[in-house]
Amino acid sequence: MNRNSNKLLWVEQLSKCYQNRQAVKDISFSLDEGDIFAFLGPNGAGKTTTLRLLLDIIKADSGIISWNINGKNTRLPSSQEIGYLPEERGLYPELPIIRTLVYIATIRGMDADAARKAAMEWLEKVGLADRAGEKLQALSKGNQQKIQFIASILHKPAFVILDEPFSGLDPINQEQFIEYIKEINRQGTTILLSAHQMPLVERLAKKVFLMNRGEQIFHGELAEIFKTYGHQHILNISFSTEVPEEKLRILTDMQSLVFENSYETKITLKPGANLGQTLSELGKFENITNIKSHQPGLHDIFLQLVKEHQP
Ligand SMILES: Nc1ncnc2c1ncn2[C@@H]1O[C@H](COP(=O)(O)OP(=O)(O)OP(=O)(O)O)[C@@H](O)[C@H]1O
Repeated sequence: MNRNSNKLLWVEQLSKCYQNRQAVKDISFSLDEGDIFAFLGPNGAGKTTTLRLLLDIIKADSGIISWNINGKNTRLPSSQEIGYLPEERGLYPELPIIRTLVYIATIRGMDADAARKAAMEWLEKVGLADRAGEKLQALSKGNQQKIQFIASILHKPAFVILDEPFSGLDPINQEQFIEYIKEINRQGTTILLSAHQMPLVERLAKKVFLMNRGEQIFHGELAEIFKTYGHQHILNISFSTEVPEEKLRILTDMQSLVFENSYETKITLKPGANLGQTLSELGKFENITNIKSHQPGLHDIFLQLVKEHQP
């Protein structure tokens, strides 16, 4: 891997086995300063394990993790330099919100007055300034998550790890979180996040790392993944009566077919397929009630790649 000066983190051939389960197998990736980098993978893929390895919460069996924060090579960044939103949320439920935020920021090197000011600005931004004196446990789950997010970034770390930042949030709060993440990135924080919500990741990340069963499936620019896998047409077809799968096999350019239910099917065409010819072949089916054609989003590409990498 080319270790040029913009690289903030390099990971080479990282592996971790729990008892007899290989949670992470030989993965390599790197982040540049300023990146928004997303870890994607189904449940159990090894995302959280990888994030914990990076933070030295658990030890790798093998591999290299190397950081270069603010021009300084280090094996592990200090708590001032890094922020972490863990998958299992948990601050101090009994303490007033503002006290918790100020306390956490000061142990990460911030002056108490500056921490209080920055905390109030963030609380204002997320619409919780009037609740600053309340106990954390008095807030809803989504609002508690906002506080935990603020706690992870208040000290303006150079690098932040957000494990599942969107989980448990309603669509409005998810949108707001996208804006918060973009904002801290604009202010200079490099971001590594793990998530399941592909449409959100598509709007946020510049680079993605796809993993499944501990293994690397794709690592690179989001634009590259669309260039490589995003050209195929996907047809969602509805029928008024049941159609046996064999009948649809007459479609010359069909690559794969998934029945969503007895009356609806999703057909992925081969790269470079002739859409007109496929539609004309579909003309033989008199029971079609609707056809929608679209090109794959990250969600579709992800499902396809995971399927291709099944053992
Ligand atoms: N402490 C542990 N002891 C034993 N096995 C573990 C432990 N933590 C994780 N695993 C296993 O390692 C694999 C990877 O888990 P991990 O939590 O890293 O996945 P993930 O991609 O973060 O999943 P999710 O999206 O569900 O959070 C899983 O098979 C999991 O059961």
